[in-house]
Amino acid sequence: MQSPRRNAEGRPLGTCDPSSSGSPAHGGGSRFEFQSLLSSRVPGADPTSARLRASESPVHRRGSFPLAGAGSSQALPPQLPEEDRIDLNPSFLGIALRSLLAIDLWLSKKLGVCAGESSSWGSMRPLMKLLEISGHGIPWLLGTLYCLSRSDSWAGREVLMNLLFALLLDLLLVSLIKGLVRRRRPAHNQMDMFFTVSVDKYSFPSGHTTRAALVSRFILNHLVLAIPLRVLVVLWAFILGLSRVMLGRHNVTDVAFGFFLGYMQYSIVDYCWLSPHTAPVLFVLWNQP
Ligand SMILES: CC(C)=CCC/C(C)=C/COP(=O)(O)O
Repeated sequence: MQSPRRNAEGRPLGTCDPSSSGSPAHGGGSRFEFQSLLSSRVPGADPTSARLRASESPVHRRGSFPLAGAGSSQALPPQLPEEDRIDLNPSFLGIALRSLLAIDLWLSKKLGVCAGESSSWGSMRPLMKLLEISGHGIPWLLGTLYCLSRSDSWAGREVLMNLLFALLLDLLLVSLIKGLVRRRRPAHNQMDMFFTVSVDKYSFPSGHTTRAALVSRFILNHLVLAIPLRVLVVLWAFILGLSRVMLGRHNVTDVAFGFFLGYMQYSIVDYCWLSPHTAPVLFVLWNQP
């Protein structure tokens, strides 16, 4: 293992002087880089005044980007290499993401009006849970398998085979992303969902929403439906997504990304469309007595 890099006083970078105000866990060791950025970019700025400005900034006051050592008498170490300074610059993107996250949490809490029986729209909870079942993976998988077993036309079988592929792809991708991102469900959620697997303790992205977007796009492209029914399919997907936030199961961004992912998943399914020509083995196997 590499030994940690040290500052001019021999203290490892990323640790704090006890007199400083930043926490190493929050990047307390970044102060020198930030200060040298200020002093090198603001004309006429000296390190002391740069330190003062940093400690006065609203970012620092909120504590979301602590700049340890502000106001301490600690001597500045020699300038660090360029790449280190760029890494620790409080970027516009970082601040924008933090703000988006704060808005997301605030809005999701506001919209979580069916999160419990005692919530403001608590009486709507049973209806929302019914919608939840309409977008659950189990009924969709079982329903597709049942229809496949009953289908007696090649065209019908082809469409159903692809729907099955789409549902499985969706489960795989959502589990993978949930496992990677590991975002906790909102604190106000009651974990009383019908049949969940281990990754379903995570909320990003909403699996019900990806399925709703995927299935509705699939249906609109492969079933001949009257206009009112087509509108109903789109409404179902939209309300199902909204109901995830109202039930307190998800944050708004989980659902927004869910719509995007489900929409894109359909494009993948369409691109890899299974047919007796492209996947003859599958179709022959399915038709074995
Ligand atoms: C195990 C199977 C076949 C489906 C799980 C369905 C499920 C519980 C998904 C979680 O959805 P949200 O991410 O929208 O809460």
